[in-house]
Amino acid sequence: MSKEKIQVIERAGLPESPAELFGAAARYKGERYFYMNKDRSEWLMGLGHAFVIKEKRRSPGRITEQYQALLERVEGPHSVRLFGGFQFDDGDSALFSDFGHSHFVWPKIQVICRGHELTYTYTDMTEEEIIDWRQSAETAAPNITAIDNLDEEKFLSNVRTAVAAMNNHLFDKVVLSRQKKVTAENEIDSAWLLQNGLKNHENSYLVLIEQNDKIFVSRTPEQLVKVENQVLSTNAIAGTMSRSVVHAEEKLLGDAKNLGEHAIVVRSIEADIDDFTSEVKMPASPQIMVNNFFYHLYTPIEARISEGDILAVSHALHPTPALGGFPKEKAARFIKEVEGDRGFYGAPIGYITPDFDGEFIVAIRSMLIHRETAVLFAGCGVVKDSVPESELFETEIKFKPMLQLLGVTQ
Ligand SMILES: C=C(O[C@@H]1C=C(C(=O)O)C=C[C@H]1O)C(=O)O
Repeated sequence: MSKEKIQVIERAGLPESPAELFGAAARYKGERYFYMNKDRSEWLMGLGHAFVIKEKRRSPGRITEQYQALLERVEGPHSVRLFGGFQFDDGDSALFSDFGHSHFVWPKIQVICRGHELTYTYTDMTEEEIIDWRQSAETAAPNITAIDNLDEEKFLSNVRTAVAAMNNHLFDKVVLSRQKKVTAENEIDSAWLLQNGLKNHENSYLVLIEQNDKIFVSRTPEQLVKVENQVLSTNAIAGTMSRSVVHAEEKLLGDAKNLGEHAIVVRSIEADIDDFTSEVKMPASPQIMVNNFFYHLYTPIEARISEGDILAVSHALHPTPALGGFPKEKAARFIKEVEGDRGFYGAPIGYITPDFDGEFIVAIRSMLIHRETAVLFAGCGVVKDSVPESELFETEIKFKPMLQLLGVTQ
């Protein structure tokens, strides 16, 4: 990387609708991202690529080195974050070939909104470019013509194979997934998706990344980890019941299979953060997290971070047994064998501040869009007493957040 200084200009702005702002940045199409937290108290937008830091493998060490080199070139204090993620595994998923396995962006224009306070940051832009980047843009809803299950039978047979392996004590839990393909008549427009997503108050993050003509979207309720002012927060989310079940909350809180799946995740997270933290606090038993379509078992975890930074901790945690399984390596091997590579599905995606604080989410309830088609991902935890048809039903509901985002009402 060259050693030339980078000029950064920060200005306060007036409150604006993020979907309109995103749409008005049509000239940066293919180079935009959006990230909003669960309670909507903060959102982050990137428009245009000033620098892309991309590696062929998952490598937090290489990202740290290159990010530090970039930060040394910036004059004066600033609030530009590095945004991106690491693919789920080191395999080459064809769907995600436009993205690096470590894939991070430093934007030309960053917009951060906290409460009602908006800050615009421009990197290496002239005053004329700063005044002139907006244009009016049309958005249109996708006209969906087909929804196809790509691998229902394969999923059922993978669950059966996993259950047999667990009955032979090969591992304790594995998370298996399947895909749906949605086809539209017209190109699926990310500005429209954002507009539609913001209309609907889901207790989840909303994340969207464009890269060339691909768009990755996630509406996940699951935080992998956040580090801010020496406080680390994370959570276990595992154990699911459809809201259509009568007395679902009560049943879920008393269901041995779901409680067992959940306990595996909590224990694994505790062990993974142990080297980095002290004063770990969490409730003794799981709570209920409410989403639009389901209830989840949920354990919030907080600790003081005494070693490492956001990149080191997220690397140690990923994949938690909420997305991989337990023991981690055995489950990962099984997933690779029966499913192949996941790309950004279930992957850590988020931001790193110039102080190496940050937040990563677990990119579930997600899809990869290429022009008129979207491939949707959904998975669920499988343990030795799993019933394949029930797991199929659970994944069917987990497609709903993405179907809803695409405007499908069923
Ligand atoms: C794997 C997914 O969800 C994960 C699995 C869950 C479960 O098995 O109960 C619950 C939440 C997530 O941790 C997904 O939505 O694709």
